[in-house]
Amino acid sequence: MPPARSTIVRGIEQVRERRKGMELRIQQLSKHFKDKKAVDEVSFTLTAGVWGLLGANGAGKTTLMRMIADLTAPTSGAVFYDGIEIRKMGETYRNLFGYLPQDFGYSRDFTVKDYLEYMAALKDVPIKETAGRIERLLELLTLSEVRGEKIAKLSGGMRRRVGIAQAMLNEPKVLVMDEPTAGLDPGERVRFRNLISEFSHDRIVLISTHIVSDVEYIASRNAIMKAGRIVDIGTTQELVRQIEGKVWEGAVSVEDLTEYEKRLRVVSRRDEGHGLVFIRYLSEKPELPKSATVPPRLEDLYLWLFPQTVLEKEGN
Ligand SMILES: Nc1ncnc2c1ncn2[C@@H]1O[C@H](COP(=O)(O)OP(=O)(O)OP(=O)(O)O)[C@@H](O)[C@H]1O
Repeated sequence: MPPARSTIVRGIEQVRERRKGMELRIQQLSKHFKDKKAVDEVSFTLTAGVWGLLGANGAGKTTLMRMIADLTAPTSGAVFYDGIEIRKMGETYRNLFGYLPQDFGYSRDFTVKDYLEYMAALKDVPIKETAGRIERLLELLTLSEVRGEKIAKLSGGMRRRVGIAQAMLNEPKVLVMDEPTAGLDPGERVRFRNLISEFSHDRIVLISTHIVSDVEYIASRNAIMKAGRIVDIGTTQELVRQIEGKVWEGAVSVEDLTEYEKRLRVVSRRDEGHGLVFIRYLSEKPELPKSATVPPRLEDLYLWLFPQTVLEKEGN
């Protein structure tokens, strides 16, 4: 027997409800500081999932994120959440939004727990849910043991994790994080990635980072920013296609390494013992005898697009 019409209608409503708000449209967004175009006519649409925002220093990532957070007014253009301009949503947007700035503000006297309680109140988290959410986040971010410590006394990595916790307190539909992994050690990075992967189901998460491998593992899409503009957008596989056949690996002797590093765009090196070092480098053609092309990764593309960059690696 076919399902009753009322069941079908309810099903359609449920699907609509789930999808509602699952789109953040950035439309011709610009921000000028005097004659500096920090963000220059950026347009793209964020949908549910993790998005990586990659770009060299000064590319405009923070300025773009601050406009998405409704903290900086655009010079022109707008951001729409589910079709409504965020600047007109006020409190409603703030309640469904979470933001981790590069430096988050906190009073020096706050303990971790006091601060999170204070932030929960600011974000209108229902009182009866506050304690449970704080406990869960403290545990997920391995902060339980320092809950009574003053934030000012914590290490940089711990402080960053408190920042991540406050951004996630209101279980936001849109979570924007500016360099969330700065200062985290390799183990904390893995935990962060797992946490975000799980959290991003049915939510929009935008992460800017210099550590390309952090987003390579979890981002379903990446937007690459250069001089205020989005120059490329797509899945990692789509993005790296442009450098297929341009990433090589080959062996050099330890004595010649410095010379090759001066001459080639070396992405990474691996000591093989016996006086040999394997180098991974970018080039239109092979530059070493017995070089072979290898499948490109996101960090290869990053170095290709931003040659002046020294890649920051996990654990550095
Ligand atoms: N308040 C401001 N006044 C003047 N110029 C600014 C201001 N904020 C940013 N800029 C300039 O706009 C450009 C983009 O800066 P932004 O901080 O957005 O880049 P970014 O990609 O986040 O860099 P980083 O990775 O170093 O944080 C830079 O040239 C910066 O100097």
